[in-house]
Amino acid sequence: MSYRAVILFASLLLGGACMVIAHLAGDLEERRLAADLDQQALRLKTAFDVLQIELQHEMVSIADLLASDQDVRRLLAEAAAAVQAEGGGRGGERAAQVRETLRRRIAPQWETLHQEIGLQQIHVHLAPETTSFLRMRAPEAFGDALRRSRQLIPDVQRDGQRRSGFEIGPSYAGVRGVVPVWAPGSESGVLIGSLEVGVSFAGHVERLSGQTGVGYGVLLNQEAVVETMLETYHPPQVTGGLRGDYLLAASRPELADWLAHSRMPDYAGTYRVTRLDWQGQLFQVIRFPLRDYLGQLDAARPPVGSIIIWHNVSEPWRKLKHLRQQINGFSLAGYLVAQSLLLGVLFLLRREWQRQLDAQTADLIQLATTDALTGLFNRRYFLEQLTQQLMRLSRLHEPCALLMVDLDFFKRVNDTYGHATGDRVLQHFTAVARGALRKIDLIGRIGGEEFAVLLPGVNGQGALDAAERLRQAVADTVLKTEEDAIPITVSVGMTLLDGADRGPDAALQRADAALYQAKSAGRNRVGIALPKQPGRLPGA
Ligand SMILES: Nc1nc2c(ncn2[C@@H]2O[C@H](COP(=O)(O)OP(=O)(O)OP(=O)(O)O)[C@@H](O)[C@H]2O)c(=O)[nH]1
Repeated sequence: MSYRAVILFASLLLGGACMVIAHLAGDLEERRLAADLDQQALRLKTAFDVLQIELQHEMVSIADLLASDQDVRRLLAEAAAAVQAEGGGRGGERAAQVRETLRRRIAPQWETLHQEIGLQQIHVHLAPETTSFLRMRAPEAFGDALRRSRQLIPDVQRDGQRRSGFEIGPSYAGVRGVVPVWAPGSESGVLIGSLEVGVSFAGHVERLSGQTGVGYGVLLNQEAVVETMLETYHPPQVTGGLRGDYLLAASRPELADWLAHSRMPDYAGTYRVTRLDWQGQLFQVIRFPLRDYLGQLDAARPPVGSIIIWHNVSEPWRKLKHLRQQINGFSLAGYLVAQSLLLGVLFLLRREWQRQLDAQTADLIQLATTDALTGLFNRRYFLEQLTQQLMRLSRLHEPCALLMVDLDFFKRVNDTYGHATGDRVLQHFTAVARGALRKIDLIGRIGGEEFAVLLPGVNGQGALDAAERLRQAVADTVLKTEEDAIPITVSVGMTLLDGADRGPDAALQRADAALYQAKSAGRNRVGIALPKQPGRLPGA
């Protein structure tokens, strides 16, 4: 894989990792907020449930207070007797007189409770037929049997136990408390009727809304309303269709707007928490079923309506959005820092790899071009250089001399002192030759004890001088070993490169011939073999 591909891959990996981390962190925050809001939703629902229980208790207490009044009990006993004497049902004249007396007797309490706590009704019924005897809210409506529509009343009249719950009645839907009314002097003995007080949710959801700062509303199902309530008393219908809703109470105006604009989230009759975008604000909407008295006794009965609680959650969601942006910003900054570090590390690694590669290449070149014993160029490399020099000569006419150098009687050295000393002699010669020649001169070991030297830019006498200088330098030194001081001499064959030379062999042969001359002439001397061309004489 190329370096660029590695960087691209690593960057993509890093970028991907940063994006995933940012996404996960944002999701985690969102889940946290959603969990907080769910908890809050449950607390708000509980507050409503507690309100309903409190109202139920309150209604039973008020009903108890009224039903324990001796006048009320006496009048109801009279009413029961009158109605019975006058044929039951609505009763007659006597019953009407008792009704009026009873109404006047209860009127002060009714006025006060109606105004102070929003009491909707005080309702007195006769046993055992559950006949309505007096409705304080509508004194003109009486005589109807309540057994069918109002289950609380027959239940209380059946066993004399106090009961409470939400019920939809002909004239209002509310939380009611029903208590038995016993005949005077027959405590828990003869039950003559029952007394009910009830209150609507309206004022109470407003009170609760004021305490908690959230909106509360109560919706009634169309079926439940149409089946039980007199049309005059229907609450406003806010949605159409067969299963339309009637708005019984709402502490804030938004609910009616949402219903009117069909913006309410889907609701399948169970506890549900949803969010609703409305006029640039985000609301959390909690909705759960409203069960009436019978529904509380029997969970299989359909709810009669639903409770809606809502509150504005724009601020926490705005904060979450802001937090997500911050997380993305941090993640981008982290990515850039990590990317820079990665690039830096990769750059350093690459530099180190390159350095090692260069060193290995240099080692390989060294191995391929030099002789291990002397460190001089080997035969192959020297011949390459000689070939190039010939080309340069033919192109640029740059002169060049070639020396062939051979150690004299080297076999004798080997034979006398051993091969290792022979090796040292070869190294010794190398050092002396390097000292005697110029830096640009190229020395190669082309055979066992045979060396060649290229002298670029040198012609005629210069070459001869260099050869002589080399020969003399070798002759002037001895190799000191533990056993002896070994004198060394060399014979040198000198030639000049010639533009007419086809390859290195011709020059080498001339140099060899010159060397042979030197050997033949007694060694430790320089032989010369010039190209056979005019103007190529030594010193020319
Ligand atoms: N120690 C050592 N000896 C080598 C090496 N390469 C070649 N030789 C020896 O060099 C000697 C060359 O001997 P000859 O060719 O007879 O030449 P000479 O003895 O120098 O005689 P002349 O060249 O005629 O003066 C042989 O004994 C080789 O074994 C080497 O790398 N190390």
